[in-house]
Amino acid sequence: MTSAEPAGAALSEKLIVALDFPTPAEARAMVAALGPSVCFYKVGMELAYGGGLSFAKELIDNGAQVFLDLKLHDIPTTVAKACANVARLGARFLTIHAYPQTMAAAKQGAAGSALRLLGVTVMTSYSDADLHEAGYAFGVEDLVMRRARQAREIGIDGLILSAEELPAVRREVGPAMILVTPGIRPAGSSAGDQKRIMTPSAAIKAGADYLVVGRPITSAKDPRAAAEAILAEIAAA
Ligand SMILES: O=C(O)c1cc(=O)[nH]c(=O)n1[C@@H]1O[C@H](COP(=O)(O)O)[C@@H](O)[C@H]1O
Repeated sequence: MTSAEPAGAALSEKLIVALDFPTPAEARAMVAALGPSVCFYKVGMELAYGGGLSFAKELIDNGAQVFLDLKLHDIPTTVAKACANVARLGARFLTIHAYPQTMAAAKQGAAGSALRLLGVTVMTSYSDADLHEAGYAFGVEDLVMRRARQAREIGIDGLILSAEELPAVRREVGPAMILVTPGIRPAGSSAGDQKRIMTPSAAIKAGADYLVVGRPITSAKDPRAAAEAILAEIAAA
């Protein structure tokens, strides 16, 4: 592990809002609408491919925490050099796919920087049947556990997984790894394309260090109220 996160993130930092927008202008408007209660943002592929890397730098310069969700996966040289370049931006987290070659290369590329690497185990939109269809011999639980073990052995900082796998993975990897869960749905909200979902409160109780939430906040009539309700749920849990 390059270094541990402080034990237990500050409560407000446990909520990472996914800025899944096509342009920085729309993402900037959402940040303004959310106000000061949200301090951690995820810039993913949609925004990154529309000018989001400069926008991520703008967020960082304004004092926000930024998670760059680029889900890197390529030959080792390319992954290592991409990670070294991303590390210079000053983001806190970067996702890579949790394949052993990719994780080892990413670790080498990010070495000596403050960037924390998160290995994506099995996407929260996947079920056992989806993995089978994609040619995997493992079901979700077995593949998540296998990748979690490999990430720990390689020394990756943390993992992206669904809240359903949290207790077993935490037992396997120990307390130091950063466990981040998307697929978060407040009670009554629609799952959309997510298949492995959990409420904010249940995910925190299951041991999540950070929750990634997009549409339940960004598509809400009042995004600030939606974010504050999730923060209250986190605090109560
Ligand atoms: O790496 C991620 O952040 C990620 C991994 C995963 O397994 N599932 C997943 O939903 N995500 C991301 O988390 C966010 C979830 O968004 P909502 O479903 O709108 O809450 C999206 O930005 C996804 O790209």
